[in-house]
Amino acid sequence: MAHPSIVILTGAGISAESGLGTFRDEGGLWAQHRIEDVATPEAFARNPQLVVDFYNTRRAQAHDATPNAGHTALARLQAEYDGDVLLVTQNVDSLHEKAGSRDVVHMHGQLDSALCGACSHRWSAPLKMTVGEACPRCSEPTARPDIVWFGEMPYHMDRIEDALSKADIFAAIGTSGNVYPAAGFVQMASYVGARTVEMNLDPSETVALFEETRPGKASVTVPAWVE
Ligand SMILES: CC(C)NC(=O)[C@H](Cc1c[nH]c2ccccc12)NC(=O)[C@H](CCCC/N=C(/NCCC(=O)O)S[C@H]1O[C@H](COP(=O)(O)OP(=O)(O)OC[C@H]2O[C@@H](n3cnc4c(N)ncnc43)[C@H](O)[C@@H]2O)[C@@H](O)[C@H]1O)NC(=O)OCc1ccccc1
Repeated sequence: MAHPSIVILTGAGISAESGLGTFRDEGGLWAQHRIEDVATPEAFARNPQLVVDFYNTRRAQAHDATPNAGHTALARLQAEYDGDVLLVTQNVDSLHEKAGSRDVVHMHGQLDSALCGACSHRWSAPLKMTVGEACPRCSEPTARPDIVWFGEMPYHMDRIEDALSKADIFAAIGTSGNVYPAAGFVQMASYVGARTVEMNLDPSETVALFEETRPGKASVTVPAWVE
């Protein structure tokens, strides 16, 4: 019997125990900053310095952070499981990679990457990006954080939707289910008959759509689930 194919979606909750703030929890990122001021293309056009500073701060925090047992367990699952495992993350940090995961699908971009707004060239971002940084390919002063902002199309949607259409198991870890299209993945997986499990500290907005819930800290629930 072929091994069931697994699709995993992670959110800010899996990086919380590594010291990286989540978005919506007490004192989270969105409590300190208005999405409209730092995470939309309009915000970047209006006040690029504010946006670049916001992501420079997060890049520095992520740079100093280390993965926790939740990240490590998923890396081990990818390494040892004989079936297909697709690890999709909404997180822009590189803690999955630091834990040893390969081929992580960053649907909302990465802090470690810079993007040219003119020619879409990508290069590894310096720890501190500057406004008007020149693109190494077209030399236009149009560098921006390689992050998917609200109103922008997430990355790798074709690959994600293809994997969801073949999934036997869908697991969501540390995400509040507030932001789409990611929050809709559980419906897409259920639609093809996949088993669905949510591992979250608090029930998400979409908890009712999951067959199974394993409440608790990701550093505990994920290793137990991978076992
Ligand atoms: C606010 C919301 C209503 N708005 C949207 O969803 C919008 C608009 C929209 C589109 N479709 C819709 C349908 C209905 C309504 C609205 C929409 N979506 C978009 O704009 C998207 C783009 C959205 C991406 C925006 N960028 C991010 N991030 C990068 C930036 C950055 O990082 O700065 S979103 C950002 O917030 C999202 C939510 O965060 P979570 O990761 O879930 O974190 P949160 O803090 O909310 O929750 C943490 C959870 O962890 C738990 N937890 C805490 N500690 C632990 C712990 N220790 N262990 C376990 N769990 C834990 C907590 O209990 C909690 O549940 C993540 O995706 C994250 O990446 N683009 C788009 O739609 O383009 C067009 C399109 C799309 C498809 C096809 C055609 C056209």
